[in-house]
Amino acid sequence: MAGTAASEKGKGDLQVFESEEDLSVSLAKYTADLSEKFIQERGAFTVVLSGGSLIHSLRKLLESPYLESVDWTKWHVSWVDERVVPKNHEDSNYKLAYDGFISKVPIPPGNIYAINDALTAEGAADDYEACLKQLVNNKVVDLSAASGFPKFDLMLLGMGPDGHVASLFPGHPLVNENKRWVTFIKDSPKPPPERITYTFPVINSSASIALVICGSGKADAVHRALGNQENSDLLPVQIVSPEGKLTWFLDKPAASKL
Ligand SMILES: O=C(O)[C@H](O)[C@@H](O)[C@H](O)[C@H](O)COP(=O)(O)O
Repeated sequence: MAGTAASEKGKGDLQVFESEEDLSVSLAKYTADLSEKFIQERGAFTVVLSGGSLIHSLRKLLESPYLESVDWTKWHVSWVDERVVPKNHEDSNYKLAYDGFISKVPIPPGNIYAINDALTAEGAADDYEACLKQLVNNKVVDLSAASGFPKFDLMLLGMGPDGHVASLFPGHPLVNENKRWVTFIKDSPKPPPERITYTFPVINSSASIALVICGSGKADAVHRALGNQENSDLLPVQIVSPEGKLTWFLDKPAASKL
């Protein structure tokens, strides 16, 4: 089970699990509880997914009691980042989430916001931002009074071994983007190279963020983010600092250098 501790220096709540299996059990309860809270408060639940291993870690939500108890019809799902490939391509984050999660729950198809895969990276980012503006205008997605950027109810973020989140990579100028809601990258160090991504002002306006990180390959970046040494070059994961609540879900190997 989890060793739970509030981490120092306002870095959020840190939860370390014996295994990825235990982590996925807790992540399901956390997500279902937030779903209930936000649907009660605002009649909708706006969820942002990343790609990668996160989707597998959401599997317990597909089981009892959550499969029946979650009001899936109120979910609105978008992606924090997406690869600019056709939706049926093996590299598509939409395909990964659709095959492993979305196709197994009754979220209305109109509430799933995939990118327009007929466009260039630049065009797809503009189009996704326009879609997000419409969701804000329709009051499906809140607008943060503090930042003026969209405020999602929950972002479920993974982290790469280099400390990247979304498609915001260490040392890349996109990390500093502070005007756009959605932007694009054509030289991603992690393949495929062309992607779109929410920007940090959007990520950091969220009401809640779960950083879901498993495996020893992530231990160095976790140590750099949560350890005590000062470092002037912040990894993207260290820039994650939501208006609301940040919760780290780590398995033991990912937390092994703390
Ligand atoms: O498109 C992507 O690559 C993902 O959206 C990305 O942001 C992911 O969350 C991290 O790279 C971690 O991926 P893993 O959990 O598979 O390491």
